[in-house]
Amino acid sequence: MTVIGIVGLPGSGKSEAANVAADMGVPVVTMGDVIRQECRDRGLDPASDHGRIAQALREENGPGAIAERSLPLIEDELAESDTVLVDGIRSDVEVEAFREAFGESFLLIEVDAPFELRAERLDLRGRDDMNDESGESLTDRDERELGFGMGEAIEMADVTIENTETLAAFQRKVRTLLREGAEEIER
Ligand SMILES: Nc1ncnc2c1ncn2[C@@H]1O[C@H](COP(=O)(O)OP(=O)(O)OP(=O)(O)O)[C@@H](O)[C@H]1O
Repeated sequence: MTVIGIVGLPGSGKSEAANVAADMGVPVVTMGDVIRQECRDRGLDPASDHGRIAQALREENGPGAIAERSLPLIEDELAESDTVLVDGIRSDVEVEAFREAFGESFLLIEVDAPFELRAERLDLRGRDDMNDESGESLTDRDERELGFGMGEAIEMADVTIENTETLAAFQRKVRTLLREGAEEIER
């Protein structure tokens, strides 16, 4: 059994890493799904209330609340698959929740790219964070994520993948690591 968590600043390549996993047949649990479900349970619209409900969940049930609520989703996938990838980790408290639940079977991967590359790539996909409706710059987004504890989560990573070359090169690195990481843990 291997549970792989992904951390990294906005635009570093976390979703692309998750896509590689999915293409390899590795199920991906998205922590945002927990928040979207909670919005629906409260009769709210995930599109507009996502941020507020994420915050409410953490305030009401503690900073590890979203990680804890994603545990049953991960367990469900582990019943069918030996390896599961978790996307959406935001803080050290969440990393600790996964380490506690899965022990040595939890592998935390950091995806890293410099600010300028991340800014350029986020513009490329038409999600122009420098000029979007919220007016939030990438600097502000970085600060917001770091405020949740992303910096501490990144420091806890077991492995770092640098995403500074082509997308194909990054995808190759992720594929190799998903294979070798799983083997290393199962040894
Ligand atoms: N090596 C690369 N070369 C070119 N484009 C890339 C590369 N890696 C990622 N991208 C593109 O950069 C954008 C950001 O990547 P991705 O969505 O995976 O980041 P993320 O870490 O999930 O970001 P966020 O935190 O904003 O969700 C995407 O459009 C992705 O296709």
